[in-house]
Order: sequence, then structure tokens, then C-alpha cells
Amino acid sequence: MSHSMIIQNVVKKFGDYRAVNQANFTVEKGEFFTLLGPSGCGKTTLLRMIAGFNSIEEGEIIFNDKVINDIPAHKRDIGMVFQNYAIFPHLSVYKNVAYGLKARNVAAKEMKERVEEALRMVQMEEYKDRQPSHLSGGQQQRIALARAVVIHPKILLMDEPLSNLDAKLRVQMRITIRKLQKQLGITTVYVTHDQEEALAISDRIAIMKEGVIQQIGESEKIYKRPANGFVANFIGTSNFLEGKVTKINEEGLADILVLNKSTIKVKLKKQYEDKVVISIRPEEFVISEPVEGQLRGEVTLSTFLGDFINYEIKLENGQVIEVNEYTKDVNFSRKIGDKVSITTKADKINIFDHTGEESLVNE
Ligand SMILES: Nc1ncnc2c1ncn2[C@@H]1O[C@H](COP(=O)(O)OP(=O)(O)OP(=O)(O)O)[C@@H](O)[C@H]1O
Repeated sequence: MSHSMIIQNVVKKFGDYRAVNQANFTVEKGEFFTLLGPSGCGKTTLLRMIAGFNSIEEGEIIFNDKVINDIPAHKRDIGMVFQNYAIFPHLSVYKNVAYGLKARNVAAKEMKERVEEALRMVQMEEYKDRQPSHLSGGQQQRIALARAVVIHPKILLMDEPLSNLDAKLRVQMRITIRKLQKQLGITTVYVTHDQEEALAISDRIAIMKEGVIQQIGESEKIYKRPANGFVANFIGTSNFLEGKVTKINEEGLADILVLNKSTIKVKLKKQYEDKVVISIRPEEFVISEPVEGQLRGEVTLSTFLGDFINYEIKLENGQVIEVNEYTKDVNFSRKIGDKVSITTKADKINIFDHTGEESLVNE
């Protein structure tokens, strides 16, 4: 028995509209897997299919080698945490957490032990007799988390569980969730539209756009080697520059003319001679004094952010790019109006075909 969850060619239709279109992935046992994408991309719809709240029009969802398409939600052995906590306002904290065990007819002694253990895990033991209305949002969300894990589910599903919390609490709670998930080893599928949260919390991420998965991978991989322009733009900050392959040899080593100005050499994964989209992270640029033949520009905004300085630089063609310089690497920050040159390391940038839909560099 494999214990993993397999999503195979899964389709969700609302009328003719495919809210989820041919989703394919495997979530390994104990893995923290995140569905990430802009509003309306279909991530909640897919999560609800896993939970058993949505019908499945095509494909299969397999858990422990068994197709679960037709198994009703309450028989799927799934714990769920939602954005709006969904805890019972008239029950004490203790009774909220005990609820799922009661429904499963767990004996009194074991129930007490498990509820106390779950409350301990989310550091809420001393609140067990409180009414939920006397708790903060973060505390209520901890109760929702305790209630989901107390039943020892095989799968934990979470839909934007942190989006009602303030920024600081969100960061604290995502650490709590991550630690608890690792400690319990529960296979987890998490939904968020917040890319920073997804990068921080996940083992792997699936990025969705208009019902279609664009890329699946570990946070670092997705950040450094986005599969297409959409992912490069959605995750972190990317500067997109126009380029053109002017020469390419048999091994794929290409001369790429950037903004009709300077040439970089990049190894492409296939033969390609056309316009390209070059995608560069703000921290992958190197700023220097102006040099003839290099990309040049003028600092139009300089923002000191402690560990780094963020610049807006207006290039000679009028395009404005974002560049970060680490404070530890420089003695002073550049000022508005300073003239500079911009270079970058060829192995750190991403090259897409002219449509932005296909990456031309190896992973
Ligand atoms: N019951 C429904 N009937 C018809 N269309 C629906 C239904 N539920 C969702 N949709 C549509 O399916 C698409 C995906 O919706 P879904 O809620 O999965 O998006 P999402 O990625 O979770 O977005 P958000 O972050 O805004 O919650 C949307 O275009 C939505 O309007």
C-alpha cells in the first residue's frame, strides 16, 4: 500500500466551463503540498473535490491505492481547516475539539487524552474552558487546527486558513502549522493565493492558472527556474526584457542581444532562433558605474530596506526595472539621478520563447 494521494487527469466542469482542467500530480505520504494561484484559478474547486464536496467529471482521485471518487466526504478520513475557522460559537474550546471524536464514538478516557494532546500541540491548553467568542482570531484558528488534527486524519486539507489574520500572526501561525504538520507527518494539501506564504510553508507547490497547473516543484526550484512567464511573474518579482537570439551553435550556446544593446551568452536547451523574453530577478543584477556597450540607466527611486536597497532604474529605452543591492556588498546607497550600468550572470537568468509560454533553459 502506497499511502500517497494521486490526482489523475482530474476535470471539474461547471456547465461548459472547466474550473479544473486535467490536473495530474501525486502527493507523497507526509508531504506538505500547496495549490497556489490567483483568484478564480480553480484551487478551492480542486481542494473541494479531494474533500468530497464537489463531483468529479473526469479522472480519478486515488488514496492508498483506492479510487475515492464516489466515497462520500464524511467517510474519507480527512481533517479540514477553513478561512472562516468554522468553529461552534456555543461550545467551549474543549467541546469544539472533542466534537469529531464524539461523533466517532471514541471512549471518554481516550477522548480526554486526545483533546488535551491536540490543545497542547497548538499551545491552547489553558483556554480549554473558554467560549470561542472570547478568543482572538489567531486563537480561534488554533482551535480549528486542533479540531482538524484530533481525529488523526490521513489527509489534512486547508483552504486559506490564515487569510483572516493580521500579517504578524499569519507568519507565526504558518510556523505553527508547518511544525505540527511535520511532527504528525500528515499528508497535507493547502490552498493559498499568497505566494510568499506558499514558498515558506510547502514541500512542493502546484501553480495554477485558469484551471490548468502550470508547474509543480519545490519552492526554490519554482522561484529560480519558473516554467513560463506567468510563473516568473506570479512568484516574486521578475523584470522582463526583450531579447533576440542572434547566433546559436550545435550545443545550444546562444548569443542573445538584450534590448538591442548588449549581448549575453546563454546555453539553451534546444535550437531556437527568434525573439525571446528574458526574465531577471531584482537580486540577480549587478550595478556599476556606467560602461559603454552595457545596459545603462538612471536611478529614479532608491528605497533602503535594511538588509538590501531596492532601486527603480530607468533604462535608456524608457523601461523601468527593479534592482536589489545587498547592504553588506556596498558602502553607500545610490541616489536618485545617479547614472549606472547593469549586468547580470547568464546562469541566473531565465529565457522564455517569444510568447513567454516555454522556458528555453534547463532546470
Ligand atoms: N458552484 C459553482 N458554479 C459555477 N462556477 C463556479 C462554482 N464554483 C466555482 N466556480 C468557478 O470556478 C472557477 C474557480 O473557482 P475557485 O473557487 O476554485 O477559485 P479559487 O482559485 O479558489 O479562487 P479564490 O482564491 O478567489 O477562492 C471560478 O471561475 C469560479 O467562478
